[in-house]
Amino acid sequence: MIEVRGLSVRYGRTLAVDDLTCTVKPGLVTGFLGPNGAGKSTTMRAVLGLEVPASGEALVDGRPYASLRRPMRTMGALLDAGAVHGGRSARDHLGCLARSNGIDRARVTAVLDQVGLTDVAGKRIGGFSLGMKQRLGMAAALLGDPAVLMFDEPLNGLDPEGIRWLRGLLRSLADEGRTVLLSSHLMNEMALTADHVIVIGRGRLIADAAMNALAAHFQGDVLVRTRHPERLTAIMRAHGATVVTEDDGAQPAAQPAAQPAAQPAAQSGAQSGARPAALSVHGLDASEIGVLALSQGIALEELTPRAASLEEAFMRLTEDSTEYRSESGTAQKEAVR
Ligand SMILES: Nc1ncnc2c1ncn2[C@@H]1O[C@H](COP(=O)(O)OP(=O)(O)OP(=O)(O)O)[C@@H](O)[C@H]1O
Repeated sequence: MIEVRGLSVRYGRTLAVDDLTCTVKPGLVTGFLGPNGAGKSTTMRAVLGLEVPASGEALVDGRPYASLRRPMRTMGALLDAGAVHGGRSARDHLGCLARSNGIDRARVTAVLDQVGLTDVAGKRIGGFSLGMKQRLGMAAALLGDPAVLMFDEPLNGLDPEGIRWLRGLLRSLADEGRTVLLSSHLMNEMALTADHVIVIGRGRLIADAAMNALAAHFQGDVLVRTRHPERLTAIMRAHGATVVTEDDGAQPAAQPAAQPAAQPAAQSGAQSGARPAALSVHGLDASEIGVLALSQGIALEELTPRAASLEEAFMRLTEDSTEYRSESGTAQKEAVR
């Protein structure tokens, strides 16, 4: 388990982590999300004792990382895949780590196999791609067979096969009861990988929730297709819905005042020959829309609940806390707090 309690980390005038409290539990893959500069890497560095907090603390299995007697056996971490000696082979690199941490050399062979680097174990790391270096970093983190694992942006540099492989590895590690924390910018990938998410912005906690709960909280809309968009829009709005016409080539829905709700279809602008109009509806669920349409004798040609993607949920959660945002096509850094 990783516990972060009231953690604040300051770089000069920049408060990189601001009174952050969260717990990363065993048996789950936990995604650590946040826009650029949110403080994810700084938090991870603080967990490893590489930053001195201005206040608060970060504990690994109840103790500061620096006080662990055999740290690699308690927690494995990958912060920067490039921070390796390029002149060594993968096997030598892991061998040195194993020797200096009192870890059985047999683990080197085991973790090389686990990350799929056995065939290139004798090659110089300097010739490795970023994806191969990520795998080597994973191997180093796994070397001590630790119960807690933490990876900063491990998906960077992995191809689709590598991403699928990593997803499987993280799942199996969590299923073994380990604590698994990973940061990533790839929100929709995180939706496939993580059971739980911790979202931060400007160093502060924004959300700490099960992935399912986050998706449910940010409910999507319902897509409705009908040849009677005006009447249906009017009745749905009268029941509190927000209705937007989707621009997919069909005619737009008119304002609700344009047609009395109960007019027969023949007199109410029914688009009998045209393609059905597509309406995006918030505020009513699919069954409520179906009942309303039936009560008005309106035929529906499609009624599809659409879940909000994690990407959309993330954008909505963090829209007030992005450090970098695009203005007039230029990425600008906002004033330091
Ligand atoms: N060594 C440093 N010196 C000064 N400021 C720093 C330093 N490291 C990070 N910062 C600042 O601290 C804040 C948090 O940065 P951090 O790298 O932790 O964010 P992040 O969420 O990991 O971002 P990214 O996803 O872009 O890596 C940012 O404002 C960053 O500019």
